[in-house]
Amino acid sequence: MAFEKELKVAQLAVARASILTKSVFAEKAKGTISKEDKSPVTIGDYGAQALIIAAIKHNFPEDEVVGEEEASTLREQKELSSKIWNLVKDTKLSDEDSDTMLGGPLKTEDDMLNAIDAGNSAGGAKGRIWALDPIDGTKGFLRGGQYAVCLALMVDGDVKVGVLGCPNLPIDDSEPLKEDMGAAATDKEGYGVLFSAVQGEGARIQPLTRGALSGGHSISVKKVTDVTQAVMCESVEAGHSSKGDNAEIAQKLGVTGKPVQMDSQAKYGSVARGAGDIYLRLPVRKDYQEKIWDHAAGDLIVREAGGQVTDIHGNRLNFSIGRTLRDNKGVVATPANIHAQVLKAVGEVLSAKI
Ligand SMILES: Nc1ncnc2c1ncn2[C@@H]1O[C@H](COP(=O)(O)OS(=O)(=O)O)[C@@H](OP(=O)(O)O)[C@H]1O
Ligand SMILES: [Mg+2]
Ligand SMILES: [Mg+2]
Ligand SMILES: [Mg+2]
Repeated sequence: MAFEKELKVAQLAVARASILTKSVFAEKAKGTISKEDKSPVTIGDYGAQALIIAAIKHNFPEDEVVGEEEASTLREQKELSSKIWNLVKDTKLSDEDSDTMLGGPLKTEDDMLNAIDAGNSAGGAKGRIWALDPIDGTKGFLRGGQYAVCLALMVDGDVKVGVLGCPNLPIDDSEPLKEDMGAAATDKEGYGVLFSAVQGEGARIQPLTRGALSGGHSISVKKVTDVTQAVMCESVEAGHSSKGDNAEIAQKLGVTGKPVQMDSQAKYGSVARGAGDIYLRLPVRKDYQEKIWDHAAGDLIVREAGGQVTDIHGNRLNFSIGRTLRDNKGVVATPANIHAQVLKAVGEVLSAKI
């Protein structure tokens, strides 16, 4: 199997970081601050980024990482930094061999800050680069909804390995999607999954446990025979995807059900396992460039599960040009057999607006 060690390290690193995010999710005080672009970041985002980058650097010291967060604010705000350090130093997998594979605990607070800052790669088309979103859907995380810990390995700009930890999704693939699964789900028996894919080798799912990872089964998108019965997934945040356009496209396709709103790449995971069918992310602002860490793992997992993922113009997402997807606008992720039909409806609705 290709990328065997990379997959194992990514799965264990995401599982370990998810333990930290779950402990923050359960607390009222999440150490939230506002970034320059006004979006929120919490001690969970910083802690998860530190743990994952430390694990990558321990195993693959030459690899680069494009990570969402950076530590400059923490170097100024000592109190916040020490709160994160208290979480990071004590977070470990219960399976000792697995924890050792990740390099064991981080040694000092300074190591933690340096690990966070090692996510500063510019990305690009050459070499081995990981894309990391330590908490995708931070607003969902704060609201008590869905969120995901997302990690992908790109080689020469092409995604080879993708892993998504979704602590608040049900283990049962056939459980119908609901919007309010979040707060009640964390650490509840039957919740928490880890999606993974390796290019050319399909997509899999397994329970997200506290220790060694084992078991799991392969997943595939649902073959939709009647598009009017498709389940659509969309963002919760109106600022991230146009709900008005989504509704018009649904109407054009004759989709009868209401879209399920959920935060984060849990939407990609849900399409990949056939719990949802259509994920549309429709641009709200002309100037917004999607970030590679918001899509790299989900894109591979859906495609390996038999889905097709493009932008609203039908182009594949291009992860090889830096930290953003500046060549693409929006996302259309569906089972392969209905992609052309959905894309046509997207085109008709959006072109009428220009
Ligand atoms: N204007 C705009 N357009 C599109 N996307 C944006 C925009 N602003 C932010 N973001 C990114 O959205 C990420 C959250 O993804 P989702 O939309 O799937 O979740 S949500 O339902 O909106 O919370 C979120 O990721 P996180 O910051 O990791 O939560 C952002 O990177
Ligand atoms: Mg994100
Ligand atoms: Mg994030
Ligand atoms: Mg963010």
